[in-house]
Amino acid sequence: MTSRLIVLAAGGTGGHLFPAQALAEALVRRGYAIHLMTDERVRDYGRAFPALETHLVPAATISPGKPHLLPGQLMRLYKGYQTARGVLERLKPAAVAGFGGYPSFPPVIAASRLKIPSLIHDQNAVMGRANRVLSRFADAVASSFPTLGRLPAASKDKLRYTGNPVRGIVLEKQGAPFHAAAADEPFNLLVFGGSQGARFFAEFMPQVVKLLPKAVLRHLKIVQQCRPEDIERVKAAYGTLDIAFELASFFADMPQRFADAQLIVCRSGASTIAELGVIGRPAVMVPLPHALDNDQLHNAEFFAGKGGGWVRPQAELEPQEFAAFLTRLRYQDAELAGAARAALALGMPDAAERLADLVEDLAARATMETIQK
Ligand SMILES: CC(=O)N[C@H]1[C@@H](OP(=O)(O)OP(=O)(O)OC[C@H]2O[C@@H](n3ccc(=O)[nH]c3=O)[C@H](O)[C@@H]2O)O[C@H](CO)[C@@H](O)[C@@H]1O
Repeated sequence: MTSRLIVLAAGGTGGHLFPAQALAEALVRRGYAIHLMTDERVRDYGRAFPALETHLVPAATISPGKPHLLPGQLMRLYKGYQTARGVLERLKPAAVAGFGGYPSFPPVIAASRLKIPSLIHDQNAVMGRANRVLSRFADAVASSFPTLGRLPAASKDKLRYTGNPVRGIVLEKQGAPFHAAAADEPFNLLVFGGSQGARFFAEFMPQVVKLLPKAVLRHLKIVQQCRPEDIERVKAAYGTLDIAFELASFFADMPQRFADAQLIVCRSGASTIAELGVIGRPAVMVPLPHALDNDQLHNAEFFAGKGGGWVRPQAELEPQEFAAFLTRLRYQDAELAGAARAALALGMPDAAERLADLVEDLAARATMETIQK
């Protein structure tokens, strides 16, 4: 009889934890108990995670440019391996699923050593460093996009396209009807970075908004996520303009904010892209620059390439030009509605179920092999 316990392992930011949470929700519905292995940031982003227990695993991000830090980082990862191995030996889960980030490293390696079936899920269009290494140890590699860049050749046969799972609160807004605002109707602009916010928007957007024509400002409502240290500054800047606005460092009801928006200006982290698709909203994406694998640029190019929005690299942005761009879009109801439709066509609302199927297949296959031995 297969154990009804699954261990999920993920780095502690929203980008890794939210897809893991979505899989956990699907597996709990199928009668499994979930244990989570992650890091301290789970306190911020893991509050709604349906885990029976959360295990903090020592881990370290390997920084290739700083070789002097390597011995300490490897020591920490080894400690993480010992912790993860101890927990897995005790729990004997049916399978382990890793979602990337270095905290998923020790549990997936330990699972492979203990011959517990494992899979890794990559959220981005190009594979992250931790997952590239782990792909050699895991039994399956699940991808969020139809193709997965930088997947090691040796792991190509393990690839399964599942999509990037989104949480239940996102599915509740799946395909929410898009209302293109006429010139005299309220226009909701949502601006946000990733799970941790983006300082760039706090600096750039107030400069843009003050250049917008009065006719646009009159009907504009901006909902903007700002890092805690930026909120007062942005509030003061918007306060001098006659516009409706709402600022917060984290909107817990983000799916509702998506549904209300006519246009979204955002980074292009993987969950952001997945949610834009499931809810179906047009976005102007400003990928996080200087990322090691440039994952956000690839995510955004895929989404924009299918008509869901526009990619605007941060280095090329200039307030006057961006204000003119937003002003033009503001009145292009048909273009915005078309982009909303194209976005929706990219959504994978059943990604969590597909991934849950894969977990169950792996677990069942391992049980069959044990019985046959
Ligand atoms: C800086 C960084 O390392 N970013 C990476 C991180 O993104 P990051 O952790 O920023 O995550 P994503 O963009 O993938 O997701 C952001 C999530 O936060 C939610 N949200 C955001 C703001 C808010 O106020 N409320 C709220 O709920 C969004 O709805 C979404 O679910 O992991 C992603 C997945 O590996 C990568 O693609 C990103 O490159």
